[in-house]
Amino acid sequence: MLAFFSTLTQGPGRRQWVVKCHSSSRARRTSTTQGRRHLVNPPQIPNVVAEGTSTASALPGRVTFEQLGLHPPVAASLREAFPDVNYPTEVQTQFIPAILGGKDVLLKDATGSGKSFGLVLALLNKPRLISKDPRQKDGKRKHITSLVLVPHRELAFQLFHWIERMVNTSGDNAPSLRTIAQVLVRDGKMHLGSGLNTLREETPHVLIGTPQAVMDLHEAHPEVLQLDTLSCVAVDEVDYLVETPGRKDPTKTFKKAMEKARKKLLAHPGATRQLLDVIYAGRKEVNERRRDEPGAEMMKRRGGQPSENHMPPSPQLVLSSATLRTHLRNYVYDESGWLDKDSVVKISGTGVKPADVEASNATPIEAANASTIQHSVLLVSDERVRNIPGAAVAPASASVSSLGEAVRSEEQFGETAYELDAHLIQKYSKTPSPFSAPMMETVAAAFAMDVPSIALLVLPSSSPVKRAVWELRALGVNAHGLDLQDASKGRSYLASGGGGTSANPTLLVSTLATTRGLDLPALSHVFLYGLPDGTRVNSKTVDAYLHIAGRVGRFGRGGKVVTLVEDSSEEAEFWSEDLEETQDERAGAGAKMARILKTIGVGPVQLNL
Ligand SMILES: Nc1ncnc2c1ncn2[C@@H]1O[C@H](COP(=O)(O)OP(=O)(O)OP(=O)(O)O)[C@@H](O)[C@H]1O
Repeated sequence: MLAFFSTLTQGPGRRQWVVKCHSSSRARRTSTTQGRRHLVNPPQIPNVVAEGTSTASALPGRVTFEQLGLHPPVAASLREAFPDVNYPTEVQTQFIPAILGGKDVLLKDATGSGKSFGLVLALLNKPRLISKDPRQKDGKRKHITSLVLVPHRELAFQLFHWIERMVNTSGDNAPSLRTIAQVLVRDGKMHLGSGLNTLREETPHVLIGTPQAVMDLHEAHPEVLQLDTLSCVAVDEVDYLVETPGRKDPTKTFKKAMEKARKKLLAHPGATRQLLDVIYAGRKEVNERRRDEPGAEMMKRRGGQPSENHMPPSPQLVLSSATLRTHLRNYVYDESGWLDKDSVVKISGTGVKPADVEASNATPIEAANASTIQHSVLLVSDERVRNIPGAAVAPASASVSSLGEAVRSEEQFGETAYELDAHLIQKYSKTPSPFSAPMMETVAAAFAMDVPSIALLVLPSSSPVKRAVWELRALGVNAHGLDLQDASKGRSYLASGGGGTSANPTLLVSTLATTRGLDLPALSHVFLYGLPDGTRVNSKTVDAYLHIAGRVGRFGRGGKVVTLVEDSSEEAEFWSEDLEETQDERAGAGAKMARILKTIGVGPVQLNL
């Protein structure tokens, strides 16, 4: 197992990191194969003077980031770049030390509890691995310390921009961002784009990528990635990236179907699974041997270990999501072979606490709105739009119009950032729309009447976003496709807390496939076009809804989630039936949405149009 002990001392004159390395079994292993390798300072995250910015001692009894093991320069940069982040959330106090201690971590907590943010902080803080390499100009070769796998490019850029903000706080002394973090995603369907060239020129401390892009690179240029020298692999939104069939339950009648689904998944593993199988091939072998070995469990209980079956040194593995279903946990723990079971820590948080919100600089409005998310379902037909039967009258306090006023709007959200090609417009005007006109009109109307500043429209996974933007603009909506790549302008500005203006509210458009994990603090509304992920209500659908709803109400803020579904002729008939009937093919989408809300324990609230 990886074991680093690093000591931080104050360098003369100015704050700097000095990391003393006492032992590393991984370093010992690599020393025999690839020249002597040693650990050096974590990358030069800026030296920010913390005086006046730190509130670390303001609230007695609260653990500080430094106490969790963050180096003071990193903590200082954090405070400078994110003045609202003063103290770790409860779940961060648990998982940051576990990650810094080199443990394998299975992490689950509510959306918006700071999992991805805390992960980034922990990874920035890890010591960097450098080996001797006479082929390099300075005789040293830096290695990628941590690989972070995320489901889509927008999330990759969101994590990257968080790091960028911290690096930028050091002004002229800023280290090269490329040595600290890089993004590797596919450009269109085919290419790795400029990411590959940048990666060849400079090795980052943290590489954030989508699984397919990383797999492509590993297959084409394994020497650039060097998977065998990683210290940590983190998979964010793991339940989205590692598909597992539901539980095998012999008492269930659909056992055969489950078994078939299982075999299919195992026969066609996604890119994440393939990558983890490559990286953890050694562990898989040992885990398999241990499983087969008679009496292995008893040996373990007695504190011994079968002589042949020592776990080989491998990077630590961190798996995280707001929704980790039992079948995924069982698969990862018992079947995948990726984990070092002797070192794994399971952390299950309980969401953002009022104390967390209090310790951040939430405005009074945000604090008052804490955790109040309103869920509405609109049934849309050619003739009318109505709220789902049984929806409660919205309480007067449920308005989130005040939330928009709390949003900083230092910069206008530019029109020019997302222009549509003339030839696309020509094409759209000649081809039938894949969207229902009444549904789009309802989105436009609800947006106009209820959104103070910024909302997100989530379309089904394979929907053409540009087409939706074009149609919405024709309805007078200031619509833009979500694109977090460009840090300085456009939509990514929203990710850093900037907002549209109440004079010209913005509707961002994304799909189910590009929404997981996104953090857009200024959002007040999410509109969901159609049922989330499929036509049946099951754990996947419910989880998909939870993740979409989780784009608002983050860190104690309020928000509204409005699902639009087509009104079906049978809808009324089904309302009088038991909700269990929603699994019936004839059940309307409204009844299915009611079931999803019931499953997550919330009641629908009317949205007045
Ligand atoms: N300790 C903290 N104090 C105040 N704000 C924080 C803290 N940690 C994270 N945040 C803020 O909370 C928001 C949510 O963070 P993050 O995206 O990491 O949540 P998450 O748990 O990964 O959510 P999801 O499950 O939806 O991906 C971000 O805006 C982040 O800046």
